[in-house]
Amino acid sequence: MSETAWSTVKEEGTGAAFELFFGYPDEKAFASTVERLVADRVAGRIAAQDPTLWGPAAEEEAGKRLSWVALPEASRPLVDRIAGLQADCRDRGLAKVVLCGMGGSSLAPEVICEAAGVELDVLDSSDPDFVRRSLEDRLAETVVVVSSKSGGTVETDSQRRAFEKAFRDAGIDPAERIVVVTDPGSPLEELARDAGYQVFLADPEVGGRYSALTAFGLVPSGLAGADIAGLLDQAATIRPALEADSVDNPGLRLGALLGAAALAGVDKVALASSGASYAGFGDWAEQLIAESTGKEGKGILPVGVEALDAPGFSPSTADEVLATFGSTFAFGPDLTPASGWGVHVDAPLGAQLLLWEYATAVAGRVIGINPFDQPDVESAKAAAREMLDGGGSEPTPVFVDGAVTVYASEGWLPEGTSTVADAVAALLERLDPDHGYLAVQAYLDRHRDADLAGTRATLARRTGRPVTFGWGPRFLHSTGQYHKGGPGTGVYLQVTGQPEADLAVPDRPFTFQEFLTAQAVGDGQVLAGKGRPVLRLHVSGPGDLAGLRKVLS
Ligand SMILES: O=P(O)(O)OC[C@H]1O[C@H](O)[C@H](O)[C@@H](O)[C@@H]1O
Repeated sequence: MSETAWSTVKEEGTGAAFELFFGYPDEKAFASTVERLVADRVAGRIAAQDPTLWGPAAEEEAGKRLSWVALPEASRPLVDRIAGLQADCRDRGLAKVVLCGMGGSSLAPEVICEAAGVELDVLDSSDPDFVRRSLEDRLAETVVVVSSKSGGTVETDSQRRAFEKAFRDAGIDPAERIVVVTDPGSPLEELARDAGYQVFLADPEVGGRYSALTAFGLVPSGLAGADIAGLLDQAATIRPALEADSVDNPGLRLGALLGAAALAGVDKVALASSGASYAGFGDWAEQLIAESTGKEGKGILPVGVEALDAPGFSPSTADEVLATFGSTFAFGPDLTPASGWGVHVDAPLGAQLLLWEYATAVAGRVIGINPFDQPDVESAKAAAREMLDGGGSEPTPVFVDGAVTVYASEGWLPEGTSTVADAVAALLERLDPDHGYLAVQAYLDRHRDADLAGTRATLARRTGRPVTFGWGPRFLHSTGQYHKGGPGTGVYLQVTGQPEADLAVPDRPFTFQEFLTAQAVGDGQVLAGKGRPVLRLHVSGPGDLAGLRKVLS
């Protein structure tokens, strides 16, 4: 256990007061990283959108990915337009807002609405039961935001098709109910214009995971009733501090801490709320950190945990930075990072969003990667497409144990294994005791099957290693990049199932369940192709999950 020394930076006053605490075992490594960043004028250069900060190979991409720095002001004109649309929806009795979108197109509005205490139905799934429930709940009073930067994400396209059909079947004109957020010139923009949908175009020079303060974050949140002008104010208030080439710059210090820790082998960051009104912030930060840093065999693995006393946080492992966000500084004798590295950020949500974006860009420079691309996400999409086109080979199960059919990648499951319990034990055996992590990936209905997420904590306690839990296909657009592009230290436990009823994707040659299964199999194949151990447990029906939960505890 390393001793932790703490330092703080804080700014009081109106608006976005913030206070950060930085903990490190080795003051020199941290301080010299901060000083070098100040000497290189990194903060001012990010603010000036200098694309050369991440090396020549990243320059082209960075050249069209830095407009997020100016969003607290640049997004102002959206506020009135969104307020107008919200008033119009209210007048028409449209009280329910559904958001169809994945990754950067849904994680920010989800946390913004959580913080504001307003309802937003985030449909970020291809699970047929999940989709159907969203379609069937208060359709008569529903407005749907379809968000996709590229305009080509298959989940979002399928969800849009399902809603268009549901509206038509109910005698409702989809043009009165669908609002589209996309980049200029995307195929979705063209489709939306032809269909007569209201369109919000976002700034194409902002990548998906940095787009919280663009139309992607603001349109669904504002429509649902969140105070988006206030959110922009919070971000605007912290902006000068983030742009200052100073050792007290909170974004520079946070990025330096994450980067210096990773270079010292502490390459995971466990994230927990500590008195935050936006506990789901970890899910947003997870995509930002994992997709930005997890590539070329490097990266920082975000590990979202349930609470400060959750296994993996208390106690923690020697390769984790402990990060808390919210109003309460909770570190002390009862909560100390085993690695010696910790950070606490107390700031309003709008300030948190911009702060972590800066910090992630800074950490990218420290660890030497391009924080703006996601080179390994496409491979899983291609494998899923191949499966759906009939070109991919159907996997053969290794064995069946009761309600569970078991599949495994080659080369690690001992011959003769015949029970789920033994297969899980064999997978956990493969965990490297110093750097390994387990990723549980559940391709199920994250509302109906929410209890399964409890296996994260039980498996973390059982293994004493960092364990992440992700819902498929949601995590594919978030931590999926890190799993495939980051260090090869993970083992993967996929859970798939049978839906209560499948659902056709209108005018496509596949159903939602076929698509969901292709996504799980495709991603598993890509991971296996990289030599990572993958175990897939396919459960016959939702009712059989309870049994599986026991085996996983
Ligand atoms: O907004 P879209 O173009 O539909 O993209 C949604 C998501 O797709 C991919 O998975 C990317 O890796 C993510 O960064 C992105 O947020």
